[in-house]
Amino acid sequence: MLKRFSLDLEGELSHFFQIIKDLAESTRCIYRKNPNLYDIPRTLWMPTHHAHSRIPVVVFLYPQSVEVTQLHETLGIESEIDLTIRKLKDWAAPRPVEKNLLTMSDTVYVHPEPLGVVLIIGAWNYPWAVTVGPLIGAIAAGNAAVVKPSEVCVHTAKVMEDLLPIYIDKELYPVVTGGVPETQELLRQRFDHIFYTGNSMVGKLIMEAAAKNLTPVTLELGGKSPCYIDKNCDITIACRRTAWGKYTNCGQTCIAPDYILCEPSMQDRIIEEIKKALKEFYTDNPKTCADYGRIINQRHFKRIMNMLDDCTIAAGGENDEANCYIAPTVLRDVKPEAKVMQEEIFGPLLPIITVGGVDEAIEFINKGEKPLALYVFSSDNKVIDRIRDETSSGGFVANDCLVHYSISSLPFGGVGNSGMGCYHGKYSFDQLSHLRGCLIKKLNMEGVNNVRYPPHTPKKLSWARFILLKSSSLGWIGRMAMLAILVVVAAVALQRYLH
Ligand SMILES: NC(=O)c1ccc[n+]([C@@H]2O[C@H](COP(=O)([O-])OP(=O)(O)OC[C@H]3O[C@@H](n4cnc5c(N)ncnc54)[C@H](O)[C@@H]3O)[C@@H](O)[C@H]2O)c1
Ligand SMILES: CC(C)=CCC/C(C)=C/CC/C(C)=C/C=O
Repeated sequence: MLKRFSLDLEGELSHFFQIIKDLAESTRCIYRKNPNLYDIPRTLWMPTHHAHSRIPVVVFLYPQSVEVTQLHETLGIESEIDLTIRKLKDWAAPRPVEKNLLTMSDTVYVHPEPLGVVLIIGAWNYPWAVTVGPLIGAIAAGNAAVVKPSEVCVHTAKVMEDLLPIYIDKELYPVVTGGVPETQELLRQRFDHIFYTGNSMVGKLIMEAAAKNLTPVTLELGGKSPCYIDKNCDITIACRRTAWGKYTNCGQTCIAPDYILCEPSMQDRIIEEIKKALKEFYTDNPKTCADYGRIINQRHFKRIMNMLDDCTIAAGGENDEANCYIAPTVLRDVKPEAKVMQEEIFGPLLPIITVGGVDEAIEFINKGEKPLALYVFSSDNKVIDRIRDETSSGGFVANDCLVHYSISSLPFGGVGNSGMGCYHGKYSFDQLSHLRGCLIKKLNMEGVNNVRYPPHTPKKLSWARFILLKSSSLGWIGRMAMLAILVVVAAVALQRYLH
């Protein structure tokens, strides 16, 4: 607590930077030696020793290539750390604010201060991004933090537990591993903030536990993110971008487009274009393609396969339970009542639902919970603006998918059922700080205060009304002139009072 003033936070963040660089380097080394590692279940991590370094590094063996892992996960963390180190002094500095006439000669500012101890509960799908991502903000804001990686990515959790203490202060940033009972035990403790990433159902339990101590929460949840493809757009490009957004990490991405909405006449064309993109990205056999992933475990494999029961497969559908493999799959003419439309898919199934046009698409979207992301492909700005203005979602992207995640100057977070609070860049710093409003007065100019002291009179009230309500429209010069008048009035009042 209050570490910002006593420790070298930039140094702490630089150590952190080193972990991420070592992780990236170790994937490169290992993958070069074992180019077929993609068939090892995702997120198998093993601590080892880098041959050319005294720093213990880890081998992380994804079922997909090193390039995919770095592009989708570690690059984003590197850029967040780099930005935070560069901007921390500015973010942590007092922020002067506008004053009113009564406080014209005072010092008024926002002073960000640490909250205390933050509990960070991560999810498994991008285990480093959603766990150390918030930790970067927690450290920068001067907090201590307890880090609880997801037990579902069992190997990553182990590596995090082994590695983090080597690089950063283990007293201030301990890692606690374990499953639901351990998380529940943590939730019985009192924290100053809880930062949770995961599904909305557990999000409610987190909020309930936090409420007992009035602990504020950030909930980074999920949901069904719609993707409307308008008839007025380049369908080839729209489908390539949508296919990338959907099948990256096998659809196990919080902001993946969950389903497509389009007019009936476009459905066949969209299916053909997505098939073309899939062939280009993952070859004719995605199962042997190093850039296509696997489902995290068999429980999720079964959950996803179950959704196919009442659907028509237009592409893909091949699967292999033993290897947690589900091919990139497109579903046609999906009914809103179908199983696949009842919950977030979080897997490589892409349902197409036909609607009469943009009005019906908006109506459909608004019937559901507010999603984490909303995508629209159109060459018509009016369509883009209408969908943005007549719906609500955590983030909104026109003519692409996922990329808003990579812009640190945008707040990343949900709304309604997809979460509360936001992070990335300065938003992480602010989210995990208390923005303390400060007013520093001097003990002179007491006469100015007469308008607020008893005995209250109509004249004093009309002065107060003018000072507090009207003076803001005077502009800087006007306000300075008013201040001068007030000082004179106050001096006269004070003279009268003293004699
Ligand atoms: N908004 C985002 O940034 C973001 C990022 C990643 C994932 N997600 C969402 O997360 C979901 C997938 O993650 P998940 O929920 O399967 O992850 P998960 O199963 O790893 O659970 C997340 C965390 O919650 C804890 N947990 C689970 N059950 C609990 C309980 N009953 N009580 C207390 N703690 C409990 C786990 O220990 C874990 O650390 C999807 O909905 C996805 O959209 C959101
Ligand atoms: C490579 C670019 C431009 C963006 C990365 C997009 C991506 C894969 C985002 C995933 C973000 C994330 C941690 C989602 C959580 O589920």
